[in-house]
Amino acid sequence: MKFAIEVKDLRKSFGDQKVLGGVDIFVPEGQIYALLGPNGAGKTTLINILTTLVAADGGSARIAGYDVAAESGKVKQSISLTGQFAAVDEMLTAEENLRMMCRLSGMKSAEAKRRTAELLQQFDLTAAARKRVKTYSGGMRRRVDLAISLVASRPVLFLDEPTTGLDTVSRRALWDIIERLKASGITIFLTTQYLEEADQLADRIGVINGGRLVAEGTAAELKARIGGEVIELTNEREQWSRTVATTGSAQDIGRILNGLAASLPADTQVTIRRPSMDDVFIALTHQPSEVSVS
Ligand SMILES: Nc1ncnc2c1ncn2[C@@H]1O[C@H](COP(=O)(O)OP(=O)(O)OP(=O)(O)O)[C@@H](O)[C@H]1O
Repeated sequence: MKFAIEVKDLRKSFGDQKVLGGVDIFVPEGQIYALLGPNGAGKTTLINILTTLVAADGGSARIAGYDVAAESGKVKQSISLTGQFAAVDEMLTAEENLRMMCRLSGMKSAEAKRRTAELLQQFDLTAAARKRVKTYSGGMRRRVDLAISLVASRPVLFLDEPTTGLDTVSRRALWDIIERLKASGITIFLTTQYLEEADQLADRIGVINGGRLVAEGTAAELKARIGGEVIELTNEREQWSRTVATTGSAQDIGRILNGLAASLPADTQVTIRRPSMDDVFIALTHQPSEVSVS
């Protein structure tokens, strides 16, 4: 199996604050990897190292086979990064922005026109192509950012929290685009605070907390890690809910419910369900409040 991203024992501190404490990640070509973690977990620092913007203190990373420290020029030619390299001029239209970026990247006029039309279509921007970017919604603006970063076709795409701050409809529209990019063969590394996003898009998910990968696997593997069914207790009158992990066996569920029965108000609702990504994240990081389930 060929890896587009290979990260080995990557370490980084800022002063005496350890931000990455030895991270290992391997992403096969053509897959989507989601790095999931709360604010301050080290996600952006990792992306910055992998995209050559920041130097690591120790360990190594290779992108498309090139070492980020020793071959940073080759790495830059192999990647797109959304948000950071994108230079959107709000006074110009999406079409003008894209045409300009195509010309700046060395395309002749006819090719720039063709590539611009292709990107406008790929990112569902054709209808608004001739409106100034400053009139766009957050979701459209994010799509322009993404389109600009993909002017030159590169094999590896980094997306740092691509849908943070977007409403549900715009988020889903961006997910469709990300899935289409994957279908075109691009390897995608994205960071997110949204469990649902990782669940929906990623082939593999790494959960990062305090600069360490606390778990890694497919969504199904991560869910399996916390065991069997979850008992969810909700009391709408008293406005609380809590979940209790079980092994999934009838004995275990029965024992837990028997133990709780005497102490619960009679109008408490009990549901037994498969664990969600949310349960997994809470179990792994003990930081439920910092991550949203969109
Ligand atoms: N250049 C820097 N100098 C000093 N500290 C930094 C620097 N960059 C990041 N940090 C610190 O490193 C920690 C991890 O930050 P990082 O931005 O990587 O986290 P994150 O997981 O991306 O969080 P967020 O979701 O908020 O972007 C934070 O405590 C941050 O304050």
